[in-house]
Amino acid sequence: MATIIDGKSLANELNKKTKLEVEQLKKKGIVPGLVVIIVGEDPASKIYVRNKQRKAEQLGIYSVVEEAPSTISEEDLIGIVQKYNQDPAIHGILVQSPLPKTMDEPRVTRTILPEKDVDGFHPVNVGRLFANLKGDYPIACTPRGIMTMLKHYEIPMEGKNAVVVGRSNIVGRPMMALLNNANATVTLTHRFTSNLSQYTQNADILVVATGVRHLIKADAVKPGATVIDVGMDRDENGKLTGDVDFDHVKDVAGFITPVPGGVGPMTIATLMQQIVELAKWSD
Ligand SMILES: Nc1nc(=O)c2c([nH]1)NC[C@@H]1CN(c3ccc(C(=O)N[C@@H](CCC(=O)O)C(=O)O)cc3)C=[N+]21
Ligand SMILES: [Mg+2]
Repeated sequence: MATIIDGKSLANELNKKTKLEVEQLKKKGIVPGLVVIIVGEDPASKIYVRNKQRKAEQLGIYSVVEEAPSTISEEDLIGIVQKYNQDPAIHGILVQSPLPKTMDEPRVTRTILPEKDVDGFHPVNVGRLFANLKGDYPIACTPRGIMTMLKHYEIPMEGKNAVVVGRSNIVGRPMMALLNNANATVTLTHRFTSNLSQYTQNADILVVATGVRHLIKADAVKPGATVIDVGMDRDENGKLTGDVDFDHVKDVAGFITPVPGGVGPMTIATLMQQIVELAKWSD
């Protein structure tokens, strides 16, 4: 039976550190500030945004939510981003994804100043990550949170086979870069990969971010592997579940993240960590 990676408790630990960092910054007259911009009325997105705002406030971070109607033009949305680019009280700008399909989301992302890009999605920050640059820049929160979990549980990465399933810009691709920078041998698989299990069965570290419920079954996992489930899927009863068949994979894996209580809380905690870092770096 695998060790369950407790994302929730690790997130609580990280949040405590962040809260202390906020107190230190406040002594220097800096209040870290976050704006979350949400377009439209998607109820799930609204819940996430409210959760982020609540967490920010708990940690003493100044937080603004900017709600725009789904009818807003791309130009007007870019105008909102530019307003916060200029606002010295705001250190991090997050535009909640997904945007309405009519919008050019990469263009909106490019409008955010790289030094206020709390998601790490701006091509300048993506480029820094892929070039393995040292120094201070934001990194996509979900993959960075996963690295924090791997390090906390002392999962070896150097020379290990890491397989990432899913090649999104928000999870799979930055995850590939981070694992590669940590000296793992990384394979990035995706929907066109033929015979996926031949890759996953060789993974010492398996990160799954596809949005396909229970895509990964026990027979696709190497005994003792570390399995990280980024999925947030709904079962037939509307209950949150992952891309990994947890109940069976836990008997094969060495370490495994649950859903909920795994990657999700670490993503939010990493977001908070990164707002404080952006505020510090702006000083
Ligand atoms: N610009 C942008 N940045 C994001 O970081 C971003 C985004 N857009 N759009 C949506 C996704 C989704 N996301 C989640 C983070 C934490 C949980 C989370 O805390 N999940 C809990 C459970 C939540 C529940 O019960 O529904 C858990 O896994 O335990 C969920 C989802 C951030 N996102
Ligand atoms: Mg989770």
